[in-house]
Amino acid sequence: MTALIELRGVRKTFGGFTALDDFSLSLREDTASMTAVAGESGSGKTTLARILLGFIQPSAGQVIYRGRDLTQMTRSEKQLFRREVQPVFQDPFDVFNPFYRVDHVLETPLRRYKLASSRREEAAMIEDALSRVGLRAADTLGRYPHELSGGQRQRVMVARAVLLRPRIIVADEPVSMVDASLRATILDELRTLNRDLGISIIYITHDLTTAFQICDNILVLYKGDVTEAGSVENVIGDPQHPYTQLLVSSIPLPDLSQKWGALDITLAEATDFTSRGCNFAPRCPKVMDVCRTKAPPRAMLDADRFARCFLFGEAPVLPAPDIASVFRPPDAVRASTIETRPSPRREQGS
Ligand SMILES: Nc1ncnc2c1ncn2[C@@H]1O[C@H](COP(=O)(O)OP(=O)(O)OP(=O)(O)O)[C@@H](O)[C@H]1O
Repeated sequence: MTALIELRGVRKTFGGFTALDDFSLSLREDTASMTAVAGESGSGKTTLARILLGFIQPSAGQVIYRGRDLTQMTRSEKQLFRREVQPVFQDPFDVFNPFYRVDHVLETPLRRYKLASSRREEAAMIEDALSRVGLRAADTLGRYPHELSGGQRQRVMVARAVLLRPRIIVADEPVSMVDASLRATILDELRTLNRDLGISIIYITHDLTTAFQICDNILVLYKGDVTEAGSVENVIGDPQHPYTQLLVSSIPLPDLSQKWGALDITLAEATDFTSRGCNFAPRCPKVMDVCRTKAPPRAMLDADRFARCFLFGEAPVLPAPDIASVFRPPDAVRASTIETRPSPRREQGS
């Protein structure tokens, strides 16, 4: 397997604080995947996104793109990386210059990377990118950012990313500022881009329901450490790590006849914890003495999932550091969209 991007043993510290630790992940060159990164606030999701995008450098470990370490790249290699790995941020308003029409945000990258040979081709490319995210050029171009809705602005940002023909989009909470009615549509468009244009998507979110609906695989972060990873069916549909169980039990249920929090996770009292032990030990309802003193193993619960926990002492340990070694290849058969995929809480029958 050739990796398109690879994080090897990445750690990021801010002062004495570790935001991401011992993190290894690869995305394949030959398959466009959709991977969710979930976890509560402060778990390290955005730190991971910024490292993937090359915005910040890891304190230890390497980021390798197309076989080249980011820190060793030539100018042209770096330019290719910048074009092929595109961000979509939470609040698109921050990215727009209020004094320019939205055309500017679409034309500038095309010109910077010399992707169009004429103004006519440039216009056609912009029109195509806008239509891929459900916008009509006639309704969008010529307007100022404040004249668009939040959902339209976010779609323009996705169109901008698409224009550059990226291989990877790192979408950090891309719909959290968008009206609920539009969220599903925008996420479905991301999934379509993944399928039709072969773009791998890293979807960073607090929201396990949408992660379940659009992604193939997921990794769950807690205090900078991956607690559980694997296919969304396993990790969200049948969570095994006490932290993932807590997250899944917190998904609000649309059906009022079902009880919220049916998994009955009672948090242990917070206590001091040693950095050598499990990060979740102070909150874990199933904490054991060993959890406070030793780092838990990455226990392989089945072929496509591991949980970093002492509860599964009998299970074999993940043989390689690469988290993606438990990821299920994106399945072309799973052609369902957000509207047709079920809710995760319903699937696990709670
Ligand atoms: N530049 C920085 N300086 C100091 N600490 C930082 C910096 N960036 C992030 N952190 C800390 O690292 C931890 C992880 O932050 P990060 O933004 O990655 O979390 P997150 O999971 O994305 O949270 P949220 O969902 O709230 O955005 C937090 O405790 C945060 O305070």
